[in-house]
Amino acid sequence: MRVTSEYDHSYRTAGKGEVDDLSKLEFLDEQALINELYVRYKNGQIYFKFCEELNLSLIQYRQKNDIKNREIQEGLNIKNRFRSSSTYIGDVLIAVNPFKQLNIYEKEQHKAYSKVRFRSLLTPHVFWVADAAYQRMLFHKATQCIAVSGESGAGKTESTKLMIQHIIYLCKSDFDKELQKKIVDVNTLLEAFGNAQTCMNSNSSRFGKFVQIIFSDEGQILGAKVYDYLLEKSRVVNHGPGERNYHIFYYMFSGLEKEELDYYYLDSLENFRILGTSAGCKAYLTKSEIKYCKMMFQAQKDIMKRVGFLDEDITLIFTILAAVLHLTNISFCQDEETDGVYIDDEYPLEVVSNLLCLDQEILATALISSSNVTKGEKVVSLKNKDQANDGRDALAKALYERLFGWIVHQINELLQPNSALGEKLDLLPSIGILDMSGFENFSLNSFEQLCINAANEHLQFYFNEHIFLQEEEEYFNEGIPFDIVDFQNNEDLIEVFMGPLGLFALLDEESKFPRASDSSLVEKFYSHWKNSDRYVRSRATDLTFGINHYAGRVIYNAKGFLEKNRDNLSQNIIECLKNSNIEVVSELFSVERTESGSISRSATAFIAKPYLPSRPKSNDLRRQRDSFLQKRTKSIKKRIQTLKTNTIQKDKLNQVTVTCHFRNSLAELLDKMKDAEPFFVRDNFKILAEQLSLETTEYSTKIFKQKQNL
Ligand SMILES: Nc1ncnc2c1ncn2[C@@H]1O[C@H](COP(=O)(O)OP(=O)(O)OP(=O)(O)O)[C@@H](O)[C@H]1O
Repeated sequence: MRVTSEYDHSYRTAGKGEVDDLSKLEFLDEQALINELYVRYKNGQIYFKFCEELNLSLIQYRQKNDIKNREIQEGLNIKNRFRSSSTYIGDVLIAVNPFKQLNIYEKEQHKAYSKVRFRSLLTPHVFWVADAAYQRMLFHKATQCIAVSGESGAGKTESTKLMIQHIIYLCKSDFDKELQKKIVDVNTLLEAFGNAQTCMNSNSSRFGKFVQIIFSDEGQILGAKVYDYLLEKSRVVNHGPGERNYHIFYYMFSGLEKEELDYYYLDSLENFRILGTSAGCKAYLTKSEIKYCKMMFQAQKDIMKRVGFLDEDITLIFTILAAVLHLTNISFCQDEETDGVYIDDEYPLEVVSNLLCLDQEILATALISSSNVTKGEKVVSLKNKDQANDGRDALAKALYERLFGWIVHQINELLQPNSALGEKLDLLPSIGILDMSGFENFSLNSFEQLCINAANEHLQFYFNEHIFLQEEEEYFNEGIPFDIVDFQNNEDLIEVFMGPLGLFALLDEESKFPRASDSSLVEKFYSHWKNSDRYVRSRATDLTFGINHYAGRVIYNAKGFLEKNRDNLSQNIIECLKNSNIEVVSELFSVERTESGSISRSATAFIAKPYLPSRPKSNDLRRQRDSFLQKRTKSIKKRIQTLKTNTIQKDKLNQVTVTCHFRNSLAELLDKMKDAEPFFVRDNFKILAEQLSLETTEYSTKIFKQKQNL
């Protein structure tokens, strides 16, 4: 189904609001559908019947295929039972975000959706998907996977949590109530560290998660494992206007007591670059936000304790978060004498060194210079201001990303099934639920959106493969006559992104050239993909380009692509962190990461228990502030004055890129899903009546775009 922006609202002849069932429309095209909806809205019928609107897709899909008409009726029968915000298309559940609490997730529904034998007797519901996966898992003793997809803000995370709750209900076991509660709780904890406010969703997941619940053959929960993917680490240092950094920072400022704030050298939120107005944030939280964040802070602490984190673990987490805040406050000044930079105000540097137990001089040197070993000789090069800023931000991102990985790792240690099961563990049945960051199209789309949207293309392809291609293959193999279903095959887009000459390969290649620029990258994209219908050359600036995604056209701005991809964490910074006197911090920078860049799944175990040596009190440090200001910088300047500036940083260009980790982690995820029996949940925005009344085509087009993508 397609709606173009050229839709003519004056054309109101096909749908006149005269049919009770949209399938009875004489002409079933977009204009007729919009007219019909418009008339219904005018008649005050639309709000409680918004599911019918979604069923338009269902009808059209089924009309094309004319396979199981009973299922169409199933979808349309909703109004007589629980008022629901979902429907089915074949085996796909379409859930509509109601944006308000509906009482359809109560005990009554948990009970009703247990061991469902005839789906048609009940209203479509996410609980049905959980129940079907659980029943099938018990019956087949095989791994099940529920892929939840949809645009950002469509309700994937909420659907995921509801399904986990229902699966736990279905176990009906007092076997390990504590464990069951922990599995529910860790979602809230991960949201605090991995979710943030964006323009599309105030609680947007900035990472993908695959939660695998592991069962005994009898269906009792034995444990769980969380796989984290593609945390948007760039958000730690930079984010769009009107957006925010990760929730946990705001929770900390609202929830920590005065003396605790002092312990982490924290004062006011506005004083930190990555949270203040300069980062495009509101500089303060409203009273109700403070109240909410305070409550959430306490909730996180309670969950961490319940899940099994030690007090020392919790202190370490806040210590690293505080270090990230102070680190990003370090600024650099151009030094005319050396062509390098010096640190403007050493207070944040001193604080970071104290918090992470680092040698301050070594840290300062690592921040303003980079060192390589060439032919057995150590070559130190001074960084210019941009390089120093990038290096500092790269460290802040690495600290946050590795902390996040460590938290996931700890969660997995605490939720893992009894290790006495040994090798049998891998053979146990499980249900995995995938909740990836949804498709994004902002006013400004950067490298992060390119990665998220490419991942969504893969999920869409996985969906197409199972729903259409495999079904066709089955019909073919069994000799059942069928018409080829016309669906939007996005296989070519997979090639555009991931092929040997795909955008990510080109980006990686360009990242290896020291003289390459974002502009030369876009030229490269163009020269390889100019003949593809999927690639759009934008004339706005030389840094923009467009991709015709399955979900619509997105215009990307390549500014910063190369830098973001190179992930400029120089070797001397890594060495400095490895020498931290806090063993866990040292391990965070020593453990071998997997090919997908993951710390949580690293084969090298974290063995150290957090131990934090005592450190100077915040007031003492502030008192000293004036005396050490500039003092140490001068000594560092002196030391490096004799060194030659060498702007080409070899270690930077040889490093594994973000793209490389991204591709590997996507491959890892798809591999995991490949062997599972899949279910699909498609989340969608709610169709608001007011929005339907818009005379502009914008919102209608958006709704139909979603339906088109169903
Ligand atoms: N079933 C539901 N009932 C009530 N409110 C809901 C429901 N699903 C979603 N919402 C509301 O919509 C908001 C966005 O939902 P959610 O965070 O699940 O979206 P998402 O698809 O996971 O987005 P993203 O891709 O940005 O992470 C929620 O914070 C909540 O306010």
